[in-house]
Amino acid sequence: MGQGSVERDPKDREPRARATRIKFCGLTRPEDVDLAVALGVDFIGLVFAARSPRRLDPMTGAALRARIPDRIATVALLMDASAAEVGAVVETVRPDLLQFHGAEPDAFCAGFGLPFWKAIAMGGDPDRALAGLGSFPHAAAFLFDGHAAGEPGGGGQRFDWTRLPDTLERPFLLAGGLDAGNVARAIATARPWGVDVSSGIEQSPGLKDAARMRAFVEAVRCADGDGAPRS
Ligand SMILES: O=C(O)c1ccccc1NCC(=O)[C@H](O)[C@H](O)COP(=O)(O)O
Repeated sequence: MGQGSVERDPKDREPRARATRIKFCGLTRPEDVDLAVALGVDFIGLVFAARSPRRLDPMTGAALRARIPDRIATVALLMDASAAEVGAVVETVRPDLLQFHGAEPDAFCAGFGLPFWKAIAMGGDPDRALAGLGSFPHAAAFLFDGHAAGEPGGGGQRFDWTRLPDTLERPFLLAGGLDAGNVARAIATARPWGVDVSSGIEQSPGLKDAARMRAFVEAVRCADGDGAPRS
C-alpha cells in the first residue's frame, strides 16, 4: 500500500485524481474485519494500546490480521509501549504499518523496520501540536486526531479542521469524531489524504456497527464525487 505516494495540494480545488483513503480503526471481531474488507477500505487498524477498550492481545490481533488481504494494509496502533511490546506485536501480528499515539520519539517509532504514522493530538493546543511535526522526520504520514496530548484516541472527539496548515509535505489522515454525517464536510474542509474512524462506526467501544460502517464508506465515496465503491 503506497501510503506516501500522493501529496496533498490544498490550493488545488479541482476534483482529486484519487479517492480519499479510508481507515477503519479499533476492530475486534472477525465479522467486522470481514465487512471492512468487503467494503474495500484501504486500512484496518488494530489497537494494542494499554488503556483501550479495543485492546487486542497479539495472538488475537494475528488471527484478525490473517483475514485481511494484501490489498488492505493492516495498521498496528500503539501508545507508549516498550520496545519489547512493540516488537512482540510486529513479530506476531505482522502489520504493514505502525501508528504511534503516545510520547514515543521519532527514532523509537522508526526502529521496527516498518513505516509508521504519527498521531498528532489536536484537541488541546493545536499550535503546539503542529509545531512538533518537525520532530518526526521519518513519519510516513500524520494522523490528526481530536484528543488532547497524553489522552487516548478513539473517543469521538472532533477538533477544528480549519486549524490544519494549508501545506504539508507529507500525507495526512483526518481523525476524531468522524461519522457518516460529517465526513463529507470534513473532507471538503481539510482535504485529507485519508480519513480514520473508530467510534463513529460503532455500537459500543470495539463493537462495530454494520450499517454505520456501510454508511461511512458511502459518504466518503459520495464526497469524492464518484458515489461508487472502488474496484
Ligand atoms: O481506540 C482506542 O481505544 C485508542 C486508544 C489509545 C490510543 C488511540 C486509540 N484510538 C485511535 C483511533 O482509533 C483513531 O485513530 C482515532 O482516534 C479516531 O477515533 P474516533 O474519534 O473514535 O473516530
